[in-house]
Amino acid sequence: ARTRAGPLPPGPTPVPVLGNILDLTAKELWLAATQWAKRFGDVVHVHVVGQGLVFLSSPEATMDLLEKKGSIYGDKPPLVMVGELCGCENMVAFTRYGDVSRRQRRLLNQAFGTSSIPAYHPLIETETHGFIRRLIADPKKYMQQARRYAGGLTLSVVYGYEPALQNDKFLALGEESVDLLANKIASGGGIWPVDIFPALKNLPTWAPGSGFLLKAKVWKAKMTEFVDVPYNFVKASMKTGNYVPSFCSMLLEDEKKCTPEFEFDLKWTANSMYGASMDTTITVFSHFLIAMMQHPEVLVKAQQEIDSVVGKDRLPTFADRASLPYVDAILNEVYRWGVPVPLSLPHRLMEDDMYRGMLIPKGSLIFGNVWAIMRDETLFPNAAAFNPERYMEAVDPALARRRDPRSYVFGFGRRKCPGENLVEASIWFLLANCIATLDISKARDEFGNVVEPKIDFNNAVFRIPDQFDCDIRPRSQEALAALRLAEVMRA
Ligand code: HEM
Repeated sequence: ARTRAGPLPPGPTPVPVLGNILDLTAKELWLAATQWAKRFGDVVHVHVVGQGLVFLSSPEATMDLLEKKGSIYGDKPPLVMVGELCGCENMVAFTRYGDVSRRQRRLLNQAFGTSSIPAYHPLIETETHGFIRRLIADPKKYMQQARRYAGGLTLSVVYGYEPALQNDKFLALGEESVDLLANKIASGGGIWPVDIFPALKNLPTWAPGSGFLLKAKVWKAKMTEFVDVPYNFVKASMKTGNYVPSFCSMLLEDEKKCTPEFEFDLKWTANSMYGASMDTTITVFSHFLIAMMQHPEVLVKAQQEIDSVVGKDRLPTFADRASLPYVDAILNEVYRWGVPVPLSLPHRLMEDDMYRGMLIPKGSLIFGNVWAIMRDETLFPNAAAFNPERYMEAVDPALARRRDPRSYVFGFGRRKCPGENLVEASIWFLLANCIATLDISKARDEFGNVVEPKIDFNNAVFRIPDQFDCDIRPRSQEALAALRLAEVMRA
C-alpha cells in the first residue's frame, strides 16, 4: 500500500470551486501547459471541478511515470456518456485497463508487429498512388482527398475492402461515425454532465434535460452499425474464398479460435482503427504540405536525393528507403515540428503514486506534453524552425533515442499507438512518393502574387490546421509517366 503523504505537484493557483477550469478553456491548451512547465517545472498539477490533471513536460517525467510505471498509468477515465450510453466503451482508445484492453492489444500487436507490416505494402502502394493521382486531378480539394486516402487505407488494411471511386458506402459510414465521435460524442474530451452526476442516466426520457439519452440511443445505433457492417463484409468474403488479406482475415484464419468473445474483441478492435487513423494521418500530411511550402529548398534537396538514387523513370519503393536518408530526416522533422497530438491522449492513474517527493493522486488524468518536449531548446536548438538537417548529424545512440520524435508523438507506455509500425511504413511511402511526383508551393492569386497561407489550429486534441491555401501540381511529365507505370505494373 502506498502512503498518502507529500504535497501535490505545483501548478497555477486554482479558482475556488471551479478549480482551474478557466485555464483549460484556452485554445491550443498545449501552449498554456508549456507556459506552466516553464514556471512550475516538468510535473504540473491542475484541477478542474475536483478532477486532477497532471502535465508531464520532459522526456524524464514521461519515461519515469508513463513508461516505467506503465502498469498503474495505463487506465482510461470512466466515461458514462461515451462509453456506456453511446456504446464506445470497447473502442481501444476508451477501454479501461484490464482483460479487454490486454486482449485488444494482443490482437493489435499480432497484426501490426514489425514483421507483419510488409504484408500491407501492396495495399499501401495502391492507396498512395491513387491518392497522388486524385491530388493531381483536383488539388484544391487536397483536404478531402487526404481524408479519403486515410479512410481508404484503413478500410483496406483492416478489412481488405477497396473503396469505390465515387460515393463509397463504407467510406460514407466511416465519415459519419468519425464525425459523430469526434464532434458530438467525444467533443470537449468526452466529459458530459452525466459523467459528473451519473444519476442523470436514470432520468425518464420525458424529463427536461434528458435529451442526451435520446441522442445516445441514436448515436449508439450508428456506431454499432459501423462496427458490424465492415466486419460482416470480411466474414462473407472469406466464405467465398475471394478476399484481400487484411488485419481481420489474418486473425480469423484460425477458425478454432473464433469464439464469440474473440469475435467481439476483434470487431471492436478493428473498428477503433478507423477513427484513430483519420485525424492523425491528415494532421501529419498537412504539416508536410506546410513545411514544403515554407521551405522550397528542402523539397528541392529531397527531390535531388530521389532523382540520384531512384532515377526519374520509376517511383521510390520500400526497398529504396535505406538509401534515402534525407527523406527520412524530413519524416522525422515533420513528426517533431508538426506535433500531431500535442498533449497525447490522457491516461488515468490507478493508484496513488509518489514522484520526487510529490503525491500524484489516484484518479488523476495524466497528459504527456509532447509539445513541450518537441520544442525543448536543449534537445532541439532553434526548435520552432523546420530543419531536417538536424537529423542528418550523427549523434550517439542514447541521444538519438531522446531526440527521436517516435519516442513521444505516438504516446506512451501501455497505451502507445498500436498503429505506429504501420504508419512508419505508410507515411514514409506517402512522403517519398509525393516528393518524387509533386511540386508543392504557396498559392498565387490571379495577379500572380504569392498568397501567404493562413495557418490556424482549432481542434482541442489534434494539431490539425484549418484548410489553408496551397499549390500542388505534378513535378514533370516524367513523374506522371512513372506514376502511370507504377499503377499499370500493379494492375
Ligand atoms: C501519424 C499517424 C498517427 C499518430 C501520430 C498517432 C498517435 C497516437 C497517439 C498519440 C495515441 C495516444 C497514445 C496514448 O494514449 O499514450 C494513439 C492511440 C491509438 N492509435 Fe494512433 N496515431 C497515428 C495513426 C494510427 C493508425 C494508422 C492507427 C491504426 C491503424 C492507430 C491506432 C491507434 C489506436 C487503436 C490507439 C488507442 C490505443 C490505446 O488507447 O490503447 N493510430 N495514436
